[in-house]
Amino acid sequence: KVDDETRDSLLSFLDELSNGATQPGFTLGWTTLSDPCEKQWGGITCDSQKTSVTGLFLNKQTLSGTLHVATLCNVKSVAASLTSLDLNDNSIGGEISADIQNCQQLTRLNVSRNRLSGNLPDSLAMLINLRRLDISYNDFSGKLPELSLISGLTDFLAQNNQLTGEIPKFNFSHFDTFNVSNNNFHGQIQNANGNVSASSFLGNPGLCGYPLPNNCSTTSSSSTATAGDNSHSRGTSSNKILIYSGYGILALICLVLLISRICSKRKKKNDKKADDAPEKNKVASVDESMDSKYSASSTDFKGGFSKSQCSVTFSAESNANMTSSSLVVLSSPVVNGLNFEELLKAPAEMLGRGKHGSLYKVIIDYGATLVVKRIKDWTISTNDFKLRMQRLDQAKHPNVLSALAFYSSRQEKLLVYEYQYNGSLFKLIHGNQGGKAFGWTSRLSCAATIADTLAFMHEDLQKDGIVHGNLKSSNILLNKNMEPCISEYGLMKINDLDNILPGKVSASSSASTTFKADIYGFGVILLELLTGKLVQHNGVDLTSWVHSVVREEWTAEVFDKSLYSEGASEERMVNLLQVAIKCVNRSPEARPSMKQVATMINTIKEDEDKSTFFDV
Ligand SMILES: Nc1ncnc2c1ncn2[C@@H]1O[C@H](COP(=O)(O)OP(=O)(O)OP(=O)(O)O)[C@@H](O)[C@H]1O
Repeated sequence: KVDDETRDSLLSFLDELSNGATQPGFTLGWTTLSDPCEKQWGGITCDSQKTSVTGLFLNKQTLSGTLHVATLCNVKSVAASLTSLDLNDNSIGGEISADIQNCQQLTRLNVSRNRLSGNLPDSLAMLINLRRLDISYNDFSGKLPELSLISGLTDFLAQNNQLTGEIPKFNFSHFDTFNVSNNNFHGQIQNANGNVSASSFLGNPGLCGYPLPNNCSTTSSSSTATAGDNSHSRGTSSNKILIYSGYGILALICLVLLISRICSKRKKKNDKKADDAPEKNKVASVDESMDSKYSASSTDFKGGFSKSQCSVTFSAESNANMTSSSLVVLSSPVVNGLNFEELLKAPAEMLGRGKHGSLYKVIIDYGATLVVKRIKDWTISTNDFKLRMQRLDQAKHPNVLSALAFYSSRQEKLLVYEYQYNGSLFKLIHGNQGGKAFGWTSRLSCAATIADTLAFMHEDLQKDGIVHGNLKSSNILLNKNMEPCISEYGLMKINDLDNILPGKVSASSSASTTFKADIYGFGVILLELLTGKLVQHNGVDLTSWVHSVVREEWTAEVFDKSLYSEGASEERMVNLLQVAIKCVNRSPEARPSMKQVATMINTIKEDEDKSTFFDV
C-alpha cells in the first residue's frame, strides 16, 4: 500500500492537469478511496512491493490544465521513487518550475506535444539520473540549462520550440537521439562529430559549424571587422560566404552521394544475403534493437535504433519493412494493428528475470498494457517455433492465457501477452494476507479449474508432444473474474525439464513421460494450496517435508492453519492431499494422467458442493 501523501499528491497533480475535470481520473480509475498500486490505477507503475509509485504515464489523455511539478516533486515519498514521467501529447499549459530538481530519481521525462512555455529552469540540469528528455513541440523559450552536466543523457529532443542562446557543449557520442531543430539557437555547434547529422540542427538561422553546411569563421570574421573596413570587408566576407557555402554545398552533395552509394551497396549485399538466408539480416538488426531496449536493468527505458547516422535510417527502414513478417500478431482485438516499432518504443518495466528469460510490462501508446516474455538461446528453429505457436493458438481454452503475438529469431524468442492486473496464484497464497482471504472452497475450485484446463490441453496436444513444462503457482494468473489462467504454456525448452523436475525426465524420455513433468508441477501447486507454504523455505523442500510429515502420520500438521480455522472439512483436505502425493511421486510412470487427476479432484469438489448445499 502506498502512503496517503503519495495518493493525495497524484490526485492533486491530475486535478491540476485536467483543470478540475473529473473525466480523466474517472477513466483511469483514480479515486480517493482506492490504493494506486493495489488497485492498479491506470497510467501508473509501482515497485514490486506495491508500496511506491515508479512511473506516471498520462500521455494522450486530452489533458488541458496546468503543469505543477511541485505537486509531485515536493512530496518526498513521490520524489524518492518516481523514475518516469510521461505527459506526451496533451494540451497541458504552464511551465516546468525549478521544483523539478526534487524529482531526483527521474530517468525519463517526456512533456512533448503540449502548450508548455517559459524558460526551462537551470535546475533541470541537476537531474543527474536523466537518460531521456523530450520537451519537443512546445513553446519553451530562453536558454537551455547546462544539460551537458547530465552524463547519462542518451536522448534529448527539443525540436519545434522558441529556444535561444548557444547549444551547450555536449558529448554527442553519448546520444542515441538528439534534435534541437526549428528553434532560435545561435553560435557555433561545438564538439559535433559523426554521431549527429545536420537535420538535428536545421531551422536555427543563427547556428553555424559542422554538421551544418555554413562555416562559422566567415560569420565571426565579418562581425569583428573594423568600421573603416566595413564596405571592403563586407564585400570580401560576402564573397567568402559565397565561396565557402559553395564548398559546403559541394561537400554536402558529395557526402550525400557517398552515403547513398554505400547504403545502396549494403542494401544490395543484404538483399543478396537475404535471398540466401531470408531470416538472418532481419534477425541481426531486430536483436540489436531488442538488446538496446530489453536487455537493460530493471525500470530501464530506452528506445531508438543504432547510433551511427547511416544505420539509423538503414536499420529503421529494415525494421519498418520487416515489421509485418517478423512480429506475428495472432488474432486478437487487444493488439489489432500492433507493430514491432510500437513495441520497441513503448516504455517497458522489468517484472522478472528467470533462468529461462526475462519478462517486461509494456504500455502501448493507445493504452493497452502488455507483457513481453523474452526467451534466449532456445535452439528451436524459427519454423518449428512458428508451428508450435500456431498449434498452441488453435488449442485455445478460456483458462489458458494465449499469446497475442510472437517474434522469433535464432538467438531469441519474444512472446506478447495481455497484462493480468489481478496477480498470480503465488501472490494469492503467499502474499501479504498469507492466503487468509483465500478460503477452502475457492482453493478447491481453483484446483479443479486448473486440473480441467490442463487435462484439456494435454489431450489436445498429446500428438504434438507440447507440454506446459514450467508449471508453478507464479505461472497461474488471475483474470478479470479472479479465475485461474495458465500462462506460458509450451514455452519451456524441452531439455530443461530434467533440470527442474525430479524423476529424471529427459529429452530422451517418451512423450507420455514428458507429460508427467506437468503432473509433478501441478502436484506441487496442490501442496501450496493445502499447506500455504512456499515450495522452498529455509532450505526445506515442500514435497520432501510433506512426505516426511505424512510418513510420521502427522497428516493434520500439514494443512494451512487458516483452513482449519474457517472449518474446512479435514476429510476432503486429506483426499486432496492424497491426489497431490500421487502427482509428486518420484517415478514419472507412477503419476496419474491429468485426466485422472481432474476426475479425482472433481469428485472431491462435488462432495464439497453437496455438503455446502445441505448445510444451507
Ligand atoms: N501476463 C502477465 N500479467 C501480469 N503478471 C504476469 C504476467 N506474466 C507473468 N507475470 C508475473 O510476472 C512475474 C515474473 O514472471 P516471470 O515469468 O519472469 O517469472 P517466473 O514465472 O517466476 O519465472 P519463469 O521465468 O521460470 O517463468 C511473476 O510474478 C508472474 O506471476
